[in-house]
Amino acid sequence: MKVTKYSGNGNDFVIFIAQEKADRSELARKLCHRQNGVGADGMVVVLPHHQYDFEWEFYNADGSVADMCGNASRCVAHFAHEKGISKNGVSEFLTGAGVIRATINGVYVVSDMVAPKIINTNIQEDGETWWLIDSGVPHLVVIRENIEHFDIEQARRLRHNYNANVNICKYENETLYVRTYERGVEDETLACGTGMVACYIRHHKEGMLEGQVRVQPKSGDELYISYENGVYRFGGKVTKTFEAEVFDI
Ligand SMILES: N[C@H](CCC[C@H](N)C(=O)O)C(=O)O
Repeated sequence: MKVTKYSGNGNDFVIFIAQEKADRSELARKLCHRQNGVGADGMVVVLPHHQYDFEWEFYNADGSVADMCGNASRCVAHFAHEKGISKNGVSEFLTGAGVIRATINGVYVVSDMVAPKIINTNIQEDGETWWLIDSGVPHLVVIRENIEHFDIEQARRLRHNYNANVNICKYENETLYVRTYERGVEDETLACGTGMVACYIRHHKEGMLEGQVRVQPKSGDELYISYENGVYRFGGKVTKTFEAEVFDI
């Protein structure tokens, strides 16, 4: 089978086209395996759809299904545009969280995110106040003065207790710095789009920022998030790293 590898600022994905929906959890585990497979944080399957350019299946590296993935939405929008599945610089596709509209301008892709749900703004854990925000998938968010150290054991515990991704973040010098422990990868990733958006939303709701903001994930790449006319937009460069024929896996 032919697969295409993309990186969304360090959050990486294996993408391929299929004709039928299926349970591809085992395939995702194999393809995403860093030694025995292609290696990725997630897998995206592009399927035909009668109304939208396509529909997707998204799997985390551990084979679990997730409704949405911000970085994968930007990568798959570029993939679909390159393959002629979508046209005119726009990809509109169906995800588990709803319809995503992404605009492609060279390698810079901007996804219009689904309307978020703020589930809880007063979760007390280890003396800190966390928010639980669903920005397509659930995210715990805490704001800290210093995010140099990321307590992965604490993140893992919270991930399991709340079945959510876990984010620490700070807004400094007009840049939102975000680190994310990702559900389904079960470790910190170099970038997490819905996590960055969830961190933007908490800062925005608390009046700590507004408009278009530069966001920097663990990878150090530069992305931008804005809130315009009731829509959170998430943009950044995508990288098509290679296409390959997968034989035995
Ligand atoms: N691991 C997430 C899905 C991928 C989210 C992330 N890669 C992004 O860019 O939004 C979850 O299971 O909720």
